[in-house]
Amino acid sequence: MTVTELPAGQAAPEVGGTASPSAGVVPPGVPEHSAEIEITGVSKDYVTKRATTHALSDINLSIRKREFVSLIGRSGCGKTTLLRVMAGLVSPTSGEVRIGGKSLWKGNSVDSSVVSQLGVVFQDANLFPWYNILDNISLPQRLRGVSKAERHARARELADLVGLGGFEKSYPRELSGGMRQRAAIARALSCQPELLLMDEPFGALDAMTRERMNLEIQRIALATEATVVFVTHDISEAAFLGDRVVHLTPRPGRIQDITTVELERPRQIDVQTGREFTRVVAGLRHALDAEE
Ligand SMILES: Nc1ncnc2c1ncn2[C@@H]1O[C@H](COP(=O)(O)OP(=O)(O)OP(=O)(O)O)[C@@H](O)[C@H]1O
Repeated sequence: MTVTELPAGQAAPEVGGTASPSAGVVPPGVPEHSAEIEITGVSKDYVTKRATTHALSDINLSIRKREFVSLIGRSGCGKTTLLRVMAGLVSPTSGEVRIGGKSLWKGNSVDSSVVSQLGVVFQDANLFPWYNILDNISLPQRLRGVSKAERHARARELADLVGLGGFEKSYPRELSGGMRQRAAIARALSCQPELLLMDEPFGALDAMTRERMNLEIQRIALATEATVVFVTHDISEAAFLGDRVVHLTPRPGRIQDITTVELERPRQIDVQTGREFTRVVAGLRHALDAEE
């Protein structure tokens, strides 16, 4: 596999996406090889009457517990497909996804005990308009038969965690886009997932709200100790949030390079004017431009 050359000083790309455990930022106290997610040889073909699309080809990626991994790449490179394969929503044509040491896919069906460790957030908050925020946040627990008192207590904690304290009785139509997205994040966290999968969750928000949400999601990830995989089109967002940034290239979707972001947490917005951030963003931009 060809790997984009990155400017001098840029973290070495991990050839073929075989992410070596030592290449990323390991949070303090986490053993280097405690991999939360192991993706091995994953390919995905979408077959329709008209055509077969090779959406993913031979994806190999190892993600550690509590790591924050950003996925970037041009439109159609397979980011959403990869996230959906990890979420148990799209079955891979070949390869394996292991989460917490257990295989997610058994042929075309998923292991529900593995799926129960996951929380998923999409670009659209997808809240139920006829439920208030408390009921929306606690819906996954309701579906699992958790008592009303218990699930509402947990939903109140989560509403506070995502900055929606005081809005528990509001309905989605009464909230701003950023607030609705916070509610969607709280709902994804309601079953205490070890792994949070986010597909352009802030894509529909204005620039200032998005910046604030970036700080929020970092805070929430640190507070909940969740492992996060975050799809975005935005290079700066990917670099600000990620311990590593995985760059996919299209047709078929492959890992082109992986960049480590050597910035301590919690990161403040002003890291974006610093040397490490500028280096990472310039390297990613160069890699994306080299695709043309
Ligand atoms: N259900 C489907 N059936 C057929 N082809 C599909 C399907 N879903 C995605 N594809 C194709 O697979 C490829 C990867 O799509 P995917 O949505 O994963 O890319 P992406 O990187 O997330 O794109 P974007 O950034 O535009 O959201 C594209 O060529 C797309 O047309």
